Amino acid sequence: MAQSKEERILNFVLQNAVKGDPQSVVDTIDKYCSQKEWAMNVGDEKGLILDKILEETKPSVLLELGTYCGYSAVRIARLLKPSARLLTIEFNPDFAAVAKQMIEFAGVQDKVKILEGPSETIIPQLKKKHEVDTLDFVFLDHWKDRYLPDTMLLLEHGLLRKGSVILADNVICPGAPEFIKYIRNNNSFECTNYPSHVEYMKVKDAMEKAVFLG
Ligand SMILES: O=C(NCCO)c1cc(-c2ccc(F)cc2)cc(O)c1O
Ligand SMILES: [Mg+2]
Repeated sequence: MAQSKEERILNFVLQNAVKGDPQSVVDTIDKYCSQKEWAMNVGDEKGLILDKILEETKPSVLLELGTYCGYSAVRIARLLKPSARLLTIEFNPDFAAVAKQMIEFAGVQDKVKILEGPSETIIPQLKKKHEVDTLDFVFLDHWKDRYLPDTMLLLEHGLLRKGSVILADNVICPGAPEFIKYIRNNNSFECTNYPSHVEYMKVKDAMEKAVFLG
């Protein structure tokens, strides 16, 4: 079977990055995807914004929607305190298989758990099946038309608390207009926009931070 792009990215990491060194895994993916094949990792420019918001928030319980190859899971996990935990949901089984190997190679598997399946099924299970009380940090990077319904699900299932941070990728390109319209007009959220560019491109993009006010 011909290799997928995601398998090619993983193999480049396995052959060129330093095992157990998450920064080298992040840098090696960025090198491959900027020089050889574009891929939808959050990338280094938006990644630095993600880093800064994580360092300000210091979260203990995190949820990511859209694991893909595991780039942002590794990027996030490398900054977490030892007791912090990241749950990351991926619908596509082939992506989840690549991400599992990427996360293990980076050595962050003790902090990261991949939950394979549809977010609308897994989010309602987080409290009882995955021992979550509330989430300190949520990174939205999955199907853009799921950002709003999944944010509503998080609220409906009492998964956000005063101060919970939601960070959404791609609010310009590909865009998440319904999510942006809702979150900026909801007085229970304090929103901040972070202009940037699509990963590895000159095309304008942005991230949106929404802090839940309770
Ligand atoms: O679809 C995306 N993610 C969900 C995957 O299940 C996604 C797409 C793009 C993108 C694509 C095509 C283009 F032309 C520009 C941007 C970028 C991203 O960062 C993304 O996260
Ligand atoms: Mg994205």
